[in-house]
Amino acid sequence: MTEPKAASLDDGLVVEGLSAWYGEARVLNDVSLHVGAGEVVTLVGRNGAGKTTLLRSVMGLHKHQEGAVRFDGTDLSKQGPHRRARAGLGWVQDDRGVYATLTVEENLLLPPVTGADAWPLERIYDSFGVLADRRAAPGTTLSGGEQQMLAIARVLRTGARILLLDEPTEGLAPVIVQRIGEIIRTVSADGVAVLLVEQNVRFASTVAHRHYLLAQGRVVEHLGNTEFKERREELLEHLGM
Ligand SMILES: Nc1ncnc2c1ncn2[C@@H]1O[C@H](COP(=O)(O)OP(=O)(O)OP(=O)(O)O)[C@@H](O)[C@H]1O
Repeated sequence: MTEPKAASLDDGLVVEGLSAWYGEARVLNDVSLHVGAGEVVTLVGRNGAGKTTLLRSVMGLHKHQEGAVRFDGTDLSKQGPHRRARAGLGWVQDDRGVYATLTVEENLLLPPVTGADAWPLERIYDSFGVLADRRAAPGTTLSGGEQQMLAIARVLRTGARILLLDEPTEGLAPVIVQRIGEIIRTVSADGVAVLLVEQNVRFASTVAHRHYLLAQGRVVEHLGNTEFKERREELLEHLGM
């Protein structure tokens, strides 16, 4: 995987002291992290560790939160999801959010283009051959892998500068997982950042530059990919995965 060029701390996504609650229950506790332009960074942890809540909080979808979220130097902490999307954050939710009654192309064209680096449809279809073949097919007829491709492609078409991916490989066949890995590497080589929630530790180590381990709503380890790979067995055991 290509190493992104060294970035200043104001480049990309900066999260500082983020906490989040469901009612009285605090599920994120003082989380800080950084994802530079073109970097692929994972959030790894057991079920219930707070990974999805962290992505939702970064996107502004989780209301009950405090702390700071900045992107390319712009403070988004008080902004809602639409403003955050316009600032370059691209949310790919875990249920993929594909509209069943719309065709592939209608799904792709639905969200507004917000960034200068938006992928035109031709580029989407060049990179995602399966979507080109199925452009007129309704969302209901897509396989899980095709839905995941569509969800990622739709966010790239908006011109997002960081993809927030929630378990993109879950339940998918190895050949599709491999394709998603290739897409992540292409996107990253293009300078787009990726923050990836991933339970598949093996896959995570093939695409990511760095990893944050989350346990009970806290960052308990921050590892480069070399150390992550060296400690994979120990981490799998520790994570109960
Ligand atoms: N809607 C909700 N209401 C109350 N508590 C919730 C809600 N959603 C999540 N939680 C709790 O918040 C904590 C963090 O959940 P979250 O889904 O962020 O974890 P996760 O690491 O993404 O796990 P998973 O992989 O199982 O989704 C868990 O203890 C979970 O039970």
